[in-house]
Amino acid sequence: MRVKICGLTQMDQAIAISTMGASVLGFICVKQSPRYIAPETISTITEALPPIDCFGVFANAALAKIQHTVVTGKLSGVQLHGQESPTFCQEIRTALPNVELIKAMRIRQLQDLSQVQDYAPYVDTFLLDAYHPKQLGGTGHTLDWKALQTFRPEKPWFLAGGLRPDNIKQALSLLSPDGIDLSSGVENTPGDKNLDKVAQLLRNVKIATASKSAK
Ligand SMILES: O=C(O)c1ccccc1N[C@@H]1O[C@H](COP(=O)(O)O)[C@@H](O)[C@H]1O
Repeated sequence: MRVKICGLTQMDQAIAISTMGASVLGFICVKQSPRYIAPETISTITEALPPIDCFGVFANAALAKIQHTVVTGKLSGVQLHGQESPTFCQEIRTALPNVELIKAMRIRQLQDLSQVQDYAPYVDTFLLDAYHPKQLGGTGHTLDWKALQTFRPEKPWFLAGGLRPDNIKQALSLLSPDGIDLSSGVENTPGDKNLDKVAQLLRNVKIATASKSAK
């Protein structure tokens, strides 16, 4: 189970979270977000980290901007969180062949899940987040976990959207994603992570996965 902690803006917190047991860190490259971080600042953080996957999160950004941020920020992955088309994903795949590509799908209704098959040939991983009419992400809104129980994509997938230390056990009792992704559920204010909440989250993930494998 991969655990992605997203929306980092502070180096000391990024270092602490990467040594606590998270497997992926996310940096928000969307200027409208209160968690936005510039490519040069990402670079000062990623250079100081122990080996860990580091993703840039983009929404409807141009290919050149994504390429520049990946190279400058020394990122291992790209998360596309907007309305990027399958063709655009194919272009990213060609331009950045060694970078893991996550396509986030913001799910408004169950039928939205059928889109994943159009993206599957071009992406490595899917991420499901809750739809919000005014915010692209980091909303704190949860998905209907029960309704996702039949979701079986042909690529690995992350569950996101409103996950917190106190609801992660319930989410993982209903679903078996390959990874989970949290932002607002483990922070004090946008971009300021709460390390006690991250520790509690990681403990609860261990408990949830151990109880599943015992069944
Ligand atoms: O966090 C943001 O500000 C953000 C902005 C634009 C696109 C995506 C963003 N974050 C993503 O939102 C989800 C879930 O967040 P939360 O746990 O519900 O707060 C996560 O995938 C982030 O990568």
